[in-house]
Amino acid sequence: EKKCILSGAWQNELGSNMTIFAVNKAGQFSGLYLTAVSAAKKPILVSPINGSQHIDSLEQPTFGFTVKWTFSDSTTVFVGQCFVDDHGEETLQTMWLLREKAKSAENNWNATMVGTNIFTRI
Ligand SMILES: CC(=O)N1C(=O)N[C@@H]2[C@H](CCCCC(=O)O)SC[C@@H]21
Repeated sequence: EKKCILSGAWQNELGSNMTIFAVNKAGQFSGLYLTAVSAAKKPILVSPINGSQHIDSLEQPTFGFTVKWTFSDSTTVFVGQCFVDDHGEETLQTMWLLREKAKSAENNWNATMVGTNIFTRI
């Protein structure tokens, strides 16, 4: 039985932390993201998370969420799946797209970065 509800506190290998609040009956959730790294010129601040996970079959569900950064004009979307090992330890395997604000349409081509990321519970 590898159920996984995303509510709680998580940390990734960069040292970024996120807290996911209650997951409702539709699988929707909100939360807070504190990144450990940023390309922005301003000090890093906590930023809101909004997303949803599958809860129909809570077995190792997939999910997605958006972080609208409060200290830069960029946005990141994360998509991934929660894996549960034989000891009940949960791991979030994710990929993300970070969209920075391009100065013009000509600069659109290199305004999106992609990465992979693993979160574990703190
Ligand atoms: C999970 C992961 O890899 N990342 C993480 O935890 N923080 C960085 C980026 C933070 C962007 C901050 C806003 C900005 O610089 O414009 S989102 C993907 C990456």
